[in-house]
Amino acid sequence: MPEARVLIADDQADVLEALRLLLKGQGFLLHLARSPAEIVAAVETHEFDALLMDLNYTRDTTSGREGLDLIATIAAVDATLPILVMTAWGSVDGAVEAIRRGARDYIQKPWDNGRLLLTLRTQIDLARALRRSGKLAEANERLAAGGELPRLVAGSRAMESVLRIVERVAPSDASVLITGEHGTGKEVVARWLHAGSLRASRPFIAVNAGALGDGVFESELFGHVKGAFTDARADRIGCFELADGGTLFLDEIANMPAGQQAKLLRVLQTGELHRVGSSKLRKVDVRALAATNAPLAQLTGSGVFREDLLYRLNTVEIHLPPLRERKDDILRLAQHFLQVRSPCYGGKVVEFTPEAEKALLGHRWPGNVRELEHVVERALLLASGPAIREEDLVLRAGEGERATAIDDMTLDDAERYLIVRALARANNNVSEAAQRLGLSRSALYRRLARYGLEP
Ligand SMILES: Nc1ncnc2c1ncn2[C@@H]1O[C@H](COP(=O)(O)OP(=O)(O)OP(=O)(O)O)[C@@H](O)[C@H]1O
Repeated sequence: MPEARVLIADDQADVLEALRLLLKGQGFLLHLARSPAEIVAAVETHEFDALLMDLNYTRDTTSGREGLDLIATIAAVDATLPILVMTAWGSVDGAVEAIRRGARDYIQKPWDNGRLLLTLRTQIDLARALRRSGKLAEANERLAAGGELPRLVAGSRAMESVLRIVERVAPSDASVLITGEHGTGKEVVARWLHAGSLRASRPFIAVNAGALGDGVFESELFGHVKGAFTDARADRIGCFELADGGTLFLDEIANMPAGQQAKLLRVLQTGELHRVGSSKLRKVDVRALAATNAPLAQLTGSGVFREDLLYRLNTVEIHLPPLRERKDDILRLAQHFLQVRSPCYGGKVVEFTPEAEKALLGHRWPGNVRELEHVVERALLLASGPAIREEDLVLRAGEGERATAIDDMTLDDAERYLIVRALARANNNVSEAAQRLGLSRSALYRRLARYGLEP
């Protein structure tokens, strides 16, 4: 492998020197930059295999804003240059934002030498391969421009590992099974996997594979030719062909009946399909991503889901934790939805009251991020001042939502939920709530303590 040219940038001389010493003996040709202007000048005049840069350049601030803005400038000069950002330990927000804007990975300071070298080498190898195939430019343009890529707000520890896996596996062609409860962001992650892949400039096609009746399954996925059946008045291209060269996202796969599973497996194995009513064999090149909110391992055990199909789909598995297990993200997400949606309601609502924030943090979120999104939207509609109040959130779910909520709950969740409800209906009178629940007062107190609740 030819020597890799690496541009390292930091305005702190000691950091730069430490990096220089570390990388010097490792087969890298180094070029140093001490300011944003020097970075841009270097990128404009030299070709590098990677840029390792600090995010903060104004001594007094730690927002990383200047570094963040720099990413777009660099991408405009050389969209194929892999950018690795260095962030202060714990400021994952900045790293997430940097990645959203097109950085390929991040390193936290103080860094671990081995890990830094590994990350750097991986990105250099990857970028070389990608540059050869000439596709990174397109992928990066999409990432930098944001395109249709939805925001992925993720600052909690629980999501940190998710982001890492997404970054690692996105550029590969591995099939990925994304698991998690409804509304946890499985489709968002699928879109990020696609956007970070060599296929980014090609289509991303999503299909709810678990909701197709036998009558339409084949036609939807594989297409049909005119006259194949009564309603087939014209040729139709199926999802597989639409996604050719790109990514096919198969949602809700656990709901597919056995016959459909067999047909899907065959096409995934061979990369070949027939449109319904045609004998012509067509080849497709599709990366499959699949999602489910059901425990597939159990379903294969009971024979409901084919093990060989699961094996095809889950080369890598990404599990999205429910929102209640990433409480750190609740306010971030709420703020994000507020910012995005407030302009549609006149833009006057800009924040949450402290009580509203407390209520958001205390809610169980059985509908996860989607539920939070809906709650914020509804609150925007109800809010009368510049801040969303607790009562605008209407967190006591309506009948329909309550039914699905119960369906998604564990026994503990349900018990906690019923206790909270009983207390609310009894105006926080413990004796009355206990009576409603068929418990003694002391039994109710024990449960309150167990769930960390206060009457
Ligand atoms: N981390 C996130 N940051 C910002 N928005 C998010 C995030 N996760 C989910 N969302 C938003 O929440 C909504 C639900 O997400 P998505 O459709 O990806 O969930 P899902 O797990 O695929 O749901 P289902 O299982 O019901 O299909 C979408 O509007 C999505 O944009």
